[in-house]
Amino acid sequence: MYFGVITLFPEMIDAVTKFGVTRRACENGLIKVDCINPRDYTEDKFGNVDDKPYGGGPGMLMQVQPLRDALRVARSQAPKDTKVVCMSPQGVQLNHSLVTDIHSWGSVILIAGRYEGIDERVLQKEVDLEVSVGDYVLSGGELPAMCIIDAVSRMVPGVLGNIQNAQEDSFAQGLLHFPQYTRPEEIDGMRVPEVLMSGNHEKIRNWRLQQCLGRTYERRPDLLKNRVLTKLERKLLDEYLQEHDF
Ligand SMILES: NC(=O)c1ccc(N[C@@H]2CC[C@@H](O)C2)nc1
Repeated sequence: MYFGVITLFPEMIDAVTKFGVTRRACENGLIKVDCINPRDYTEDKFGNVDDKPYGGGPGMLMQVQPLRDALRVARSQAPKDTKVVCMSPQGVQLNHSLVTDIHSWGSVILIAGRYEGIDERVLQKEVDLEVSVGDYVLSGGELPAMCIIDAVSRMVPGVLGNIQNAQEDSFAQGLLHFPQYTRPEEIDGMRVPEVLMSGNHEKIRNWRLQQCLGRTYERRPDLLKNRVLTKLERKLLDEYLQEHDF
């Protein structure tokens, strides 16, 4: 998977290329992350990439020319016809389905803006999709871009210990994840649920599915709205709701 990142702060992207499973994925050649800095493509001798907004208003905007030329370089380094995504609060909400789509593209160029935003003509002419990681404003698009790099990289075969992790990821099943425990069996008066130490894999699988369903019902009922429950799932959820006095 190829990621091109247009950013004024390429060092920030070290957070995904120099740590954890994504670092190993870079070292193994499973993913490639290129940073292109618009400041390297400014035409004025002061290296300005921003200017005041027409029509007035607070702050500065990123100008077209440095972004356009940085994108040109990014496209030349990326596979042919790589799509361009701009990180923005005005974008479609990132979710498991969109992460899966971006993974299926095989490559993506991510624009991480700064200041108050970027000139609309860049969006008009260069951007295929605006994507938001949530309804809040950040100082730059780098953190949202790294969310995409991390989430998409986890779908690349070989990046995670075993592919099952990615499939088991909560949203892969459309449900929230079950609670997880590790040693010791008891600490501070809190015990691990007995079923998890029973060695009965069928019971453990059912308990985990029940927890996924119950927690999703309690915390994210919207995720259950369009889900047709199997007979077993319906039974497990009803049991959970009774046990939890719903
Ligand atoms: N919710 C989000 O995904 C998001 C994305 C970008 C962002 N801020 C950048 C800085 C200037 C403009 O390019 C947009 N804030 C929030």
